[in-house]
Amino acid sequence: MTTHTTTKDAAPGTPTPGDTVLDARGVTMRFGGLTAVRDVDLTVNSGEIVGLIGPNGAGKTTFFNCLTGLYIPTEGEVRYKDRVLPPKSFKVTAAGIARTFQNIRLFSNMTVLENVLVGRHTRTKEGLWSALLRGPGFHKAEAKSRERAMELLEFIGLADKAEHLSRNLPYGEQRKLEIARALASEPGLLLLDEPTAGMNPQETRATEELIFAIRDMGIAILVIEHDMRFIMNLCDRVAVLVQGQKLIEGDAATVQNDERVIAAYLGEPLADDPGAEEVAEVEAAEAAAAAADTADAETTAGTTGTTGTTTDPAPGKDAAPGKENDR
Ligand SMILES: Nc1ncnc2c1ncn2[C@@H]1O[C@H](COP(=O)(O)OP(=O)(O)OP(=O)(O)O)[C@@H](O)[C@H]1O
Repeated sequence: MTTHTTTKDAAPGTPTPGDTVLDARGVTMRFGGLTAVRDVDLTVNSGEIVGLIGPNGAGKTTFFNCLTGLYIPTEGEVRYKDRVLPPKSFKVTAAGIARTFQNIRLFSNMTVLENVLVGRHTRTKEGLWSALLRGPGFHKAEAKSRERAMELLEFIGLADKAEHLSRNLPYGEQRKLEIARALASEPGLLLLDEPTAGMNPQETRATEELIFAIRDMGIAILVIEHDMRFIMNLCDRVAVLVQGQKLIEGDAATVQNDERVIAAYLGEPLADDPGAEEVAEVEAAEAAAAAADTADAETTAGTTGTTGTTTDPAPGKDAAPGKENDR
């Protein structure tokens, strides 16, 4: 990889943090009765790497989906560089926000280079007819795209594998390729959803360097991660979501030392087990129903002509509907 910066400090020449790139206000996302994200405000400034953490099911990916047009928030507004974002993901990409997904989404039968070229489509002006007729405009644009795609592959250290099928890359390189594809749309803000998931420590370290280098290119970054060491080392600011709400936001030290964050991650009911509350409710309801059944049976057995107590069934809990189209 041809990256140089390995620290939080931006390289000389990088825009200083200041201008707000992303401004999400009061974002709420409901799925039927479930509020996955509730009234979340978040800004990302130029030159910044911001982390979004929280236990499983806290609403992080849903929030990302609200930022990128995959979901239209039930309430709230998302602005990118002062403009309200259109509610369509390809328009959001064209506006300047790119993302990667939790699960790898490469075109496995396409080459490494072709995968990056796919990411350039929002930046090429050549239309369908031009592509079909393969006129001079098309060839020029194609050559330019290939050149840029190769630059990006050079940047992430995969130039020598440009012609390999993406499915033949090792896992860590596939994740890097996803980042290159996202960069191909020339974003001003890059959203990374668990970029180190499944990586070994060396790959994680390399990803950290890569993200610093992307920041040094002038791209602001918002990253979801579960790896605390990675996120605390990487980010200028960290926001913590718990049960859809922003619990706290601050620098790494502030967040790490916050008791509520410690509780959310280290053994209190929320830690790694956000469904515990629901499980406890269901168990209590089942126990109540069983107790009522026993009482019923005893009443029926012990008395004649007396109607048994009717017990409401366990309070119906709407199962959270399945995830939509980002997984
Ligand atoms: N399309 C959907 N329809 C219904 N419920 C959804 C949908 N997407 C997410 N949810 C629910 O919203 C809540 C938040 O999920 P989300 O995936 O955003 O959490 P997360 O913080 O990204 O979790 P993880 O760290 O496990 O990826 C969960 O209860 C989830 O089941």
